[in-house]
Amino acid sequence: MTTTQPILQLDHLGMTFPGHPVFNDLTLTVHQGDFWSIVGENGVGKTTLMRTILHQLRPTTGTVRYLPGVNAVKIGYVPQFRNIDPEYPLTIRDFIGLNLTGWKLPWLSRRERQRVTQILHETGLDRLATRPIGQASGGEKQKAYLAQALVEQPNLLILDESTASLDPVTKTELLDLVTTLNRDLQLTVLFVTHDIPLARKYSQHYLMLTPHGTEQGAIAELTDQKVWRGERV
Ligand SMILES: Nc1ncnc2c1ncn2[C@@H]1O[C@H](COP(=O)(O)OP(=O)(O)OP(=O)(O)O)[C@@H](O)[C@H]1O
Repeated sequence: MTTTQPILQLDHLGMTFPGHPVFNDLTLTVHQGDFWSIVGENGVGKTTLMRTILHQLRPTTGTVRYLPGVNAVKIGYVPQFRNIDPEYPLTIRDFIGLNLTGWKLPWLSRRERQRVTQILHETGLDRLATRPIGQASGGEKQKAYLAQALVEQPNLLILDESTASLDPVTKTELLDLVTTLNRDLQLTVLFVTHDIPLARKYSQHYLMLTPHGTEQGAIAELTDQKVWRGERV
């Protein structure tokens, strides 16, 4: 049973793009320290939902509320894999530091530099700190995005299929780190994924989007049969 306070409340949320309903009447309460997996077939609306939660999109109906107040919730967002121009001039260290300076480099305080060093270490990027980010591999870039999201010490982390391009060992390392932060610092996690075994291994709750509605519950209730039905009907 969850005993922590709610930090995110979706009430009767609906989103329709012109002529194209995506989700409807979605009500969800996320408590501090929860680890949710958001699952469902391609194009069902998972990223749209995350963008609505981030206030990048306005819902057609319903509300997104942060409790007890928007200022109390700091969100880290790790997007789906995005390539970076090989000529992009920043090193991995500088790229991670961007989130501390409001994207004005290179003026990091000593404390901020220490924080970047710490997160480089935690995400296993120490050795690559001075490599231009444009020359990093896909998985290394993805780790750098995670490090960038974590450097500000968010209390809500949104992972939008951010582990999809990683090899199994790196995937496990990064999700183990997120799990440690979830357990020790009550980091709340929304993990958008197509990887059901990974969802089962790491999260406590699931939200499944289907073309016909949404379903939520304890992760143990997310049976293969349910996934199959959700993705095929
Ligand atoms: N700005 C937009 N305008 C119109 N339609 C959009 C817009 N953004 C997304 N869509 C459509 O909304 C639907 C949901 O897209 P979304 O990216 O949220 O799906 P998803 O579940 O994240 O998919 P995937 O698993 O493939 O990443 C898709 O049909 C998409 O084409």
